[in-house]
Amino acid sequence: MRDAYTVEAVRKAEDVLMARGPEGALMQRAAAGLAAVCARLLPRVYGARVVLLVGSGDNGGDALYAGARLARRGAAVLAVLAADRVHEGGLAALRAAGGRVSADRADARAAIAAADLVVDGLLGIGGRGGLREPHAALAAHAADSAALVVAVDLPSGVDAGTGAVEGPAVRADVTVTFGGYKPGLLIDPGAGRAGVLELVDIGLGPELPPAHVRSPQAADIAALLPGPGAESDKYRRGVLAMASGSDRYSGAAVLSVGGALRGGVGMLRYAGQAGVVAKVLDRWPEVVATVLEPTDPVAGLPQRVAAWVVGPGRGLHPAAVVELRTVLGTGLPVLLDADAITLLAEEPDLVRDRSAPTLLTPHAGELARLLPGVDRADIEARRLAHATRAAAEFGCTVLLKGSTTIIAEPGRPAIVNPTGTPLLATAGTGDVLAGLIGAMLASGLAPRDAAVCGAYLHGLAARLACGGAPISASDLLGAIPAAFRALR
Ligand SMILES: NC(=O)C1=CN([C@@H]2O[C@H](COP(=O)(O)OP(=O)(O)OC[C@H]3O[C@@H](n4cnc5c(N)ncnc54)[C@H](O)[C@@H]3O)[C@@H](O)[C@H]2O)[C@@H](O)CC1
Ligand SMILES: Nc1ncnc2c1ncn2[C@@H]1O[C@H](COP(=O)(O)OP(=O)(O)O)[C@@H](O)[C@H]1O
Ligand SMILES: [K+]
Repeated sequence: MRDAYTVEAVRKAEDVLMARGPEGALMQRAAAGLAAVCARLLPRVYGARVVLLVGSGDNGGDALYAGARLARRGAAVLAVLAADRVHEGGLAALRAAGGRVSADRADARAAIAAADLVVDGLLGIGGRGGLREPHAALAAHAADSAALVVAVDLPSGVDAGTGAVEGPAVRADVTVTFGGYKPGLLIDPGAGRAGVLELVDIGLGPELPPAHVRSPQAADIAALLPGPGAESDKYRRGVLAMASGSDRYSGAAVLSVGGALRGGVGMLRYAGQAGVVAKVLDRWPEVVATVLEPTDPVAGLPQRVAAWVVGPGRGLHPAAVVELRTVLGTGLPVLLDADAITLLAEEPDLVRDRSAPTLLTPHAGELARLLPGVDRADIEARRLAHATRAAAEFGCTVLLKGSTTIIAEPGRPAIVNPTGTPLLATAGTGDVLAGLIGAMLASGLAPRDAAVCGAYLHGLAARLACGGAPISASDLLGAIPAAFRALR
């Protein structure tokens, strides 16, 4: 797991350690770790051209002390000062090691253009809002340069707590972060600015509270995933019921059913209109299907199942409303996606009053329907806050899709999925996800774990499907087995 902490938690832990140890010790640990990563990234430290972008706070101090270490190993280090006052000890250390200092704009621009490495020490966890001048101009020069950009603690201009980017911000190739990850390094748009993450241990661990946000790695998923054992049979592996697709949107049924089958469901019981049942059986003959009567849409719904998936391509007609109420009236785990979420916005108490496990999987537009007064752009800019709020308001698990999928549940740290990729931004991939998570729910995983495993495999499958080339939702289905294999 990658564990991320709020800025307040990091500062509190730092205060405890600083009160205990010699002055400046933490910054020295941070600077030593930062310099070591920089040295590793450079083909040769001796003679390398290094430019430090130095802001007024301790983030600039880290950069200066690290720069001094590189200068002592023979790098040509120039500190570009973005403020009148910068960390005095760091500045003295850099000068003593033979580093140069400049506050001249033209000088800075030329040096950044010619640099091998730019170290972004403009702002760390003390940054607020987008970069002001001259910080913004320096960030723009770094973006224009061919130099490798290493951010100190986090890319300047990214909000450490949320990943929000309100204006200009540094785009780093590598971010060297201290003591613990920050949520803004794991959540877009901030995550997209951070590049590869390197964590430097400065001894905060014992003083940190439980994580605010967690990001699972391959081993965490492998440990959670259910697998068939010698005792398994199709019922014990989990029977999933699906109410997805319609005669109009039959593809949603075919894709969501496919996601569940590839996800390892023991048996899949599908119910729908006659035309869509025929298409599902044509593609997936292993499905046990029921044709629902238009006059009584709930009479034929599957019984004796372990979990339900409702919604993808199902429609918003009155029969879909009756069906949704019926499924939510059971005591079974239920995943609601797409049209079911739109319907839920009209009758939110269907979930609020429910005590059985419930998982909502909205994209930003669907979540906006559930949270009156919030629009899609707000949600995309502050994904963590909105997913967390929705989970609290509905008293259930919420998986917010899109760039950085977030899984929130009341009283638990939020989870961010690390495998997502914009390759997934194509029609039908959400249907596959609903099925994949449904299979995990039917196997007995709790909604949060089911969502975490499903989202991880989904992103991994997208990356593996066509070797990074564009994919269709059908390609994604085909790559799910490879994603499972990659975790073994
Ligand atoms: N506290 C500690 O013990 C440690 C702190 N460390 C470093 O210290 C950093 C935090 O240092 P600080 O609290 O001094 O804060 P920062 O260095 O992050 O920056 C705060 C300064 O930037 C200015 N500023 C804020 N937003 C701005 C914006 N949008 N545009 C331009 N200027 C802006 C503020 O006026 C303030 O002076 C961490 O990120 C980390 O790099 C590390 O050395 C490890 C130990
Ligand atoms: N920019 C993006 N980066 C990463 N993943 C994305 C991006 N855009 C969409 N996705 C993912 O693609 C899937 C799309 O789901 P959804 O919006 O429900 O589409 P559909 O209804 O067409 O299936 C989700 O898993 C979502 O997280
Ligand atoms: K920084």
